[in-house]
Amino acid sequence: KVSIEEKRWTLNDFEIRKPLGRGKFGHVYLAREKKSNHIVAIKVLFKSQLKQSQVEHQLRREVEIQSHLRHPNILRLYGYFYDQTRVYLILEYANKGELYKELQKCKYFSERRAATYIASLARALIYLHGKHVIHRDIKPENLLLGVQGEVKIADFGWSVHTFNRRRTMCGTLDYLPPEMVESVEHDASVDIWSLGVLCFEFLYGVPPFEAKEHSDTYRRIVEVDLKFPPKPTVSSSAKDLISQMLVKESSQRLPLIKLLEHPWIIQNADPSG
Ligand SMILES: COc1ccc(C(=O)Nc2ccccc2)cc1NC(=O)CCSCc1cnc2[nH]ccc2c1
Repeated sequence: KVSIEEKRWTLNDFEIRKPLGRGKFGHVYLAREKKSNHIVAIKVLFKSQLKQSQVEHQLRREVEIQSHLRHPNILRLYGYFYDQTRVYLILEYANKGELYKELQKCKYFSERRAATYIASLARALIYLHGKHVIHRDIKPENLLLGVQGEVKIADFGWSVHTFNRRRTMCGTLDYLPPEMVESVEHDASVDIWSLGVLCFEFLYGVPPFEAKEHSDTYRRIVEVDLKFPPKPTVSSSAKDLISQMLVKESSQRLPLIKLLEHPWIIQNADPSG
């Protein structure tokens, strides 16, 4: 029995069901693999666009890396195929949808829900760092929810952003750590910073350094102008964790393995993720 990873796929192995994310992910469709009835997401990339953005090699490299990644909190890339004009990525389908929509609906998450997501993402990042993969864009827009409501890092490849430059330009700065805003070299600790920003946004419903103008956000980030709004539902233990992650000196940020032992995570995160 050939698994979904090895087979040489063609489009007529799949029944296209409906568009997903309304063009948010480019052209992504819900599809069913006809023989196994396996539900997947198929992302369609135009070769012309890949050529014009010079990302063909980046895509090949990324597909190579991602086809070996196996983690419950990382969206699977099962494989790819292509025809004359397009490349098709066969991706895992996360059937509880987009986390940012959930956050918009609830305004903010309970400490238990936030801690469960943060712990799962920390484990996924530890796994990725172990494979020398960093800077996963872990803002809410790039997180999906699996069948048990588990969070999945779903948007790989900064190249997806360079794909439509406009989005990179007006994309939010909110998640960038000081060293990236000041564009000095960065290492895996950028992900600790972004996870701290995410934890704040899960609990307060807004990112910590939000401001009207990009220049103000920029300044608030580099000065680490971290202020916790008065909110009784957020414990001092949560604020302690966030304060240990949003540290300007990247080497001083709380290591992800230490995050998993922090009292707020121990007391609030659901161990099953
Ligand atoms: C592992 O994931 C990815 C791997 C690679 C790429 C990619 O495009 N790489 C690239 C492109 C061009 C040049 C170089 C590299 C994108 C993704 N991921 C997404 O695009 C978001 C989920 S799309 C699927 C999906 C699933 N489950 C859902 N549930 C609701 C909506 C939804 C949407």
